Amino acid sequence: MPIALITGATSGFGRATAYRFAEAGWSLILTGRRSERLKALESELGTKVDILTLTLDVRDAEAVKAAIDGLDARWREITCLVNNAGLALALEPAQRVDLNDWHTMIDTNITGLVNVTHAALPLLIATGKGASIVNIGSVAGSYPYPGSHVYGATKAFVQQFSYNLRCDLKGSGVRVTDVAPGLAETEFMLVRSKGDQEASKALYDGANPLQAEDIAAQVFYVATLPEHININRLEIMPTSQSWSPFSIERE
Ligand SMILES: NC(=O)C1=CN([C@@H]2O[C@H](COP(=O)(O)OP(=O)(O)OC[C@H]3O[C@@H](n4cnc5c(N)ncnc54)[C@H](OP(=O)(O)O)[C@@H]3O)[C@@H](O)[C@H]2O)C=CC1
Ligand SMILES: O=CCS(=O)(=O)O
Repeated sequence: MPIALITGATSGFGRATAYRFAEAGWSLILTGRRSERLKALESELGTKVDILTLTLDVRDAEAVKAAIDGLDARWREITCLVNNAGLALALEPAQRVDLNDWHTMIDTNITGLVNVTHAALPLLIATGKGASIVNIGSVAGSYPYPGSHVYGATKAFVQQFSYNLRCDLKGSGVRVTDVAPGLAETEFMLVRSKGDQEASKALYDGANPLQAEDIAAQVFYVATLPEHININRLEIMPTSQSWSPFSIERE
């Protein structure tokens, strides 16, 4: 069975993606920082498919490299890397944000994604045709909105890094896709608001947002297309979400 390596599998898109791939019988390497959640996933899915869990902070380049380099032969033929671990922090305008929040987003969404990609690339290239990297970007990487500041900028990086990887991987058979969701109901807003359940509820209430399973289905679709097809970018919004007019400050 093919193997998928999914970062941030303990919640939201990553968790739903683990379920989607397991449904199709894939073997799974699941990572996240919360080991108790990884253990729970292992017992939920381990009866159906082979699971390897790695408790890992993607920001720690050495730990990421050691974990991936240390995979034994059974787990090295990775067919799909889903670079999903990430977060937004802060809802305030740029001028009021704690600098640590900006650093955490950059360290996770950019450095973390780059750490995992760098460590896994040799394995994906060895797998060759049919292999894929699915990077979870965001509509925030393409469209500005107040309070998006560094978060949106990290996701713009994800988009451009995905495109640039495609250039270098030409001829390797490894595909790269930037999957860019819009409003989706996960723990995302709970993390962004630093645990404010009310803020999280208020964002999703009545909006009919995307669900984690909607994105998992798209990730699975992208990764299981015939090997000659590469979707460069897939942008997905709930029907309820669209754009606002330009904002003009008048004298
Ligand atoms: N929900 C949304 O509206 C959208 C989300 N996205 C993106 O989707 C991705 C998944 O988010 P979503 O499922 O919504 O949010 P969740 O908060 O539900 O899940 C985030 C996942 O990322 C993991 N994670 C965060 N930081 C780290 C870290 N330093 N090292 C390892 N794992 C980490 C978390 O695991 P743990 O805490 O156990 O480490 C968790 O499993 C993110 O990249 C996010 O930016 C994109 C567009 C829309
Ligand atoms: O990445 C998350 C989607 S949004 O909240 O920025 O629209």
